Amino acid sequence: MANNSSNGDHQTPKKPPPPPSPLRFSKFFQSNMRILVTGGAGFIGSHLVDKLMENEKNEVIVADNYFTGSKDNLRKWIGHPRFELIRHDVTEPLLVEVDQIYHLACPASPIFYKYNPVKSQSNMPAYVLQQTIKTNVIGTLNMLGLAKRVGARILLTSTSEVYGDPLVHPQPETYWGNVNPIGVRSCYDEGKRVAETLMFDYHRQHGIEIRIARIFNTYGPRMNIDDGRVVSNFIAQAIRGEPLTVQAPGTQTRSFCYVSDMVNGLIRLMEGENTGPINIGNPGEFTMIELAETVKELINPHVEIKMVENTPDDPRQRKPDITKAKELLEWEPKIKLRDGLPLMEEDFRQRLGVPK
Ligand SMILES: NC(=O)c1ccc[n+]([C@@H]2O[C@H](COP(=O)([O-])OP(=O)(O)OC[C@H]3O[C@@H](n4cnc5c(N)ncnc54)[C@H](O)[C@@H]3O)[C@@H](O)[C@H]2O)c1
Ligand SMILES: O=c1ccn([C@@H]2O[C@H](COP(=O)(O)OP(=O)(O)O[C@H]3OC[C@@H](O)[C@H](O)[C@H]3O)[C@@H](O)[C@H]2O)c(=O)[nH]1
Repeated sequence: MANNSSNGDHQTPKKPPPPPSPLRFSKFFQSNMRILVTGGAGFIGSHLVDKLMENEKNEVIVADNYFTGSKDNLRKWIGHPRFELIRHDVTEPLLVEVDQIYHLACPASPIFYKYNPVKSQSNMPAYVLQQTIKTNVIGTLNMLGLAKRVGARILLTSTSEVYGDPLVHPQPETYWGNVNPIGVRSCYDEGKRVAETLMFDYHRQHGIEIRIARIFNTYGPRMNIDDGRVVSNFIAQAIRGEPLTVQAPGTQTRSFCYVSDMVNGLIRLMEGENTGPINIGNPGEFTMIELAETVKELINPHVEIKMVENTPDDPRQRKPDITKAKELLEWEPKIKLRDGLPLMEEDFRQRLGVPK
């Protein structure tokens, strides 16, 4: 319930949650759980849809503007009677009747989220006029408005980037972060921080049932091949026989979670009684040089590792403290990096047309 929050007294809501939609009690009501997944055509979203669709009691609606996602990721569900796909930008209001909302819509790769931080003045087609801050702020407001209107529970996929360039290591949820508010990454990390604020304000003021996941770097099949994120870059480079581009100094660390573990964690959080924020990630921590060496060893021992220039404000270290996820969700990741990379390699080889 909304008042069973995990983060202290200040989160106690003023009001009970709004009543569920009257449609649920209409003669047409079916016992199914109707679930909206925003950003469901993307990498994590499409794996989440696969898992939700396994349960025959679930009806899934995906709303996506296809900025970084693709219908191809959902092709096996298109035409299924329990599945609907809507081309929709979450910066516009959405009127649907649902019981749960997984709100993922937001470009996640730094090259995409820095592409159009506010609003492009160019005459590019609408789908590339990406608006990272608007997606995070107005998009989250719209989805909270929807949750309020229909009495749905809403889960936000926040990010480890809310910790910025962290001075506490590993990062527990109680750490408030070290974020540059005026840097090139701010549209994303400050955007997500505001989205978290909105979630808690709606929870306190309107009694909305909220869940916040702070996701740490996640990898797996279906990542965009030219996504720019480190794991997809290294795997594509190794398969193409190109040098692996380690951005200097290469000693910066990340902790990588395989996507099926992530999806299980998100569903646990949605179904459980804790608002979060809860870190969901794999605590196995690697420097970028170690990651490049592992990819080289597993995928192509002949490729070179090349040091290239980094981008501003790159966090120097990141590793989740997942004590809360273990205790409150009884969740922890199962797939080690060395086991997950080959699963991703298979998918990338198929899409690149380069057999082993
Ligand atoms: N993958 C990670 O490592 C990671 C880490 C932390 C947080 N997250 C969060 O998880 C979520 C999913 O990330 P992902 O890796 O699957 O990214 P992704 O880019 O593959 O997916 C994002 C999806 O959202 C859609 N989208 C973007 N803006 C939209 C808008 N305004 N309206 C409707 N749809 C829109 C895109 O088209 C895409 O399908 C994001 O919210 C991201 O911030 C991801
Ligand atoms: O080719 C590359 C790409 C990236 N890198 C390095 O790899 C590290 C990770 O970079 P990524 O772009 O994959 O991802 P980041 O950790 O910077 O950001 C990610 O964090 C969590 C999520 O919210 C997002 O998915 C994304 O913003 C950085 O230190 C970067 O400098 C390389 O060494 N080589």
